[in-house]
Amino acid sequence: MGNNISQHIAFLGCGSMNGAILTGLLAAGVPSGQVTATVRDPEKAANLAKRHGVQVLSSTEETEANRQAAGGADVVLLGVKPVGILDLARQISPALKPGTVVISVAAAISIDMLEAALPQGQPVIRSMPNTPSSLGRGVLSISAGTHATAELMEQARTILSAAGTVVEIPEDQVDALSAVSGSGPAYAFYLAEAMAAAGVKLGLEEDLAKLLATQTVAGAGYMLAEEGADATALRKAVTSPNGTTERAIATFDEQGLPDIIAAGAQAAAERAGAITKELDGR
Ligand SMILES: NC(=O)C1=CN([C@@H]2O[C@H](COP(=O)(O)OP(=O)(O)OC[C@H]3O[C@@H](n4cnc5c(N)ncnc54)[C@H](OP(=O)(O)O)[C@@H]3O)[C@@H](O)[C@H]2O)C=CC1
Ligand SMILES: O=C(O)[C@@H]1CCC=N1
Repeated sequence: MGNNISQHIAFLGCGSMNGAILTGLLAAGVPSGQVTATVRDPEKAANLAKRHGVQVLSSTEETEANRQAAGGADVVLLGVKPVGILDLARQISPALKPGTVVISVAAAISIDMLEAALPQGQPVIRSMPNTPSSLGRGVLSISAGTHATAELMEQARTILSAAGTVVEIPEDQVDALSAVSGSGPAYAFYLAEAMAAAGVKLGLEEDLAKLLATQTVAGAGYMLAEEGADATALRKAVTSPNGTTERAIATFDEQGLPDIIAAGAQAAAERAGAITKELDGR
């Protein structure tokens, strides 16, 4: 699949998120020669290069590495923390080819903010991915900037599809999507942590409790990943009438767990809005 991708892709900033997309793309068959990455720390650059067999440049504001990688790319994925994204966009601006598509995966950085930091007319796409992209199991949104034509959106869809399911959404839905799928893997891991702690409370050894919780959440995830899977139907298949699971779910409902999850997601979306306000105009 990745062999259909002919563009040269630069990953500027290659930590948890861009690193996951890079891993997913390489696993899908994108040739390593078509990929360049940058990080700041030279040791991390060397380790990433060794692990993935791709060119990884160590970059600081004083070096040319980000500009060099961006200038040689057809598609640039900006993957530094939100606070550094606009400086990075400005840093690479002189080196970008006019047709190069700049995709930002940063939370809270709007298309307007990106376009203002980049050369006039540069195609921009805002994406909100998640870390299961490393396994080709991500969910990655795309939202078009002013100069991202339908053809360029299709190109982005093809590339990002190598890392998972791509959904196109209007930009005003990104914070909500991020609160579900962007942050969502952390919620699932948090559930696994809480289940392990519950097992310990019930008297299990910690290592065993962790194993049970981890494998159970992973196994349930695999079931959900099957074609046509439905979370409600799968839950009901575990829940015998008047049995043990029914008692657990009733307790979750009585104690307001769905509301707690909704409140957490709302807090995530609101935090994205607050970060946008903090960083806009910088
Ligand atoms: N983590 C996630 O699950 C998700 C994250 N995102 C977004 O992804 C972005 C990155 O987050 P995340 O991956 O978690 O962060 P990380 O800290 O894991 O990664 C950031 C990376 O950027 C590098 N970096 C920082 N400044 C520069 C620079 N000037 N030039 C080159 N590389 C640089 C860092 O290198 P070094 O380590 O050497 O300093 C590091 O590799 C954020 O904007 C976030 O909103 C979006 C969706 C999900
Ligand atoms: O926590 C964050 O800000 C990023 C965005 C979505 C997931 N991680």
